[in-house]
Amino acid sequence: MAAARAAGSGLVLSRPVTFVTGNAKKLEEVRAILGDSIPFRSIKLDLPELQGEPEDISKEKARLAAKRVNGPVLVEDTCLCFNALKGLPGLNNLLMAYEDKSAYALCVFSLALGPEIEPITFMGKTPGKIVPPRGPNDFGWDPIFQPDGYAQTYAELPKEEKNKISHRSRALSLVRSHFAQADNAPTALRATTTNRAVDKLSQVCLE
Ligand SMILES: O=c1[nH]c(=O)c2ncn([C@@H]3O[C@H](COP(=O)(O)OP(=O)(O)OP(=O)(O)O)[C@@H](O)[C@H]3O)c2[nH]1
Ligand SMILES: [Mg+2]
Repeated sequence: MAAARAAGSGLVLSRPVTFVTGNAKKLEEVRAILGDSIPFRSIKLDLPELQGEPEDISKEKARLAAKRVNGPVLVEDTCLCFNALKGLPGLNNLLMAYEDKSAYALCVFSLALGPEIEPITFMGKTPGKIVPPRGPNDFGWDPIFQPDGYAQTYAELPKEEKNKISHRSRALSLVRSHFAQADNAPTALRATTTNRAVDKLSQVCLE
């Protein structure tokens, strides 16, 4: 791919964004959702599982990943948060004691354009409730999460349906818009590197 000089920043990106994940199911969904809208490659790196607020964790993970890759990276963290536990991610069993089974799936992507560039975060949230498990058991907590407005759990929904309404697709639609707002589109790489975007610590949440 030809090198792209980013508008305003002077940064030249010579390769596609690297999506850093060790989770094959995530990667499968990200590929299905993004199609070829954003050129990316993916690698698995052993990064520490950090503690803290979702946005801080995600940014720190992006900083670490960008150092290791020495280039532009995208990272993702996801959690299932229980309203009865004030949004804490938690064990399903704990929730048995509470009347309120409402929850939300939260997905935070961070994009770091390089090791020295402050990451930008994008959040997607899908509200729902915790139910006894239904559907195939091949991805985390999909069988126990039933999104609002649906009679099926994430696991029971056809993949294309989940990918239309999921926390992950909502966050990725923000990532995509960010790339699309590029000066001099169509190169996706260029889109991420305006000073405006980098200077402003934009944190966006799509519900
Ligand atoms: O039912 C699910 N539907 C989803 O849509 C989903 N997305 C993530 N997860 C699970 O949540 C845990 C923390 O995720 P996580 O963000 O820390 O990921 P990870 O550590 O597996 O990968 P990564 O950090 O290398 O990208 C892991 O057990 C993931 O399998 C999901 N479960
Ligand atoms: Mg992880």
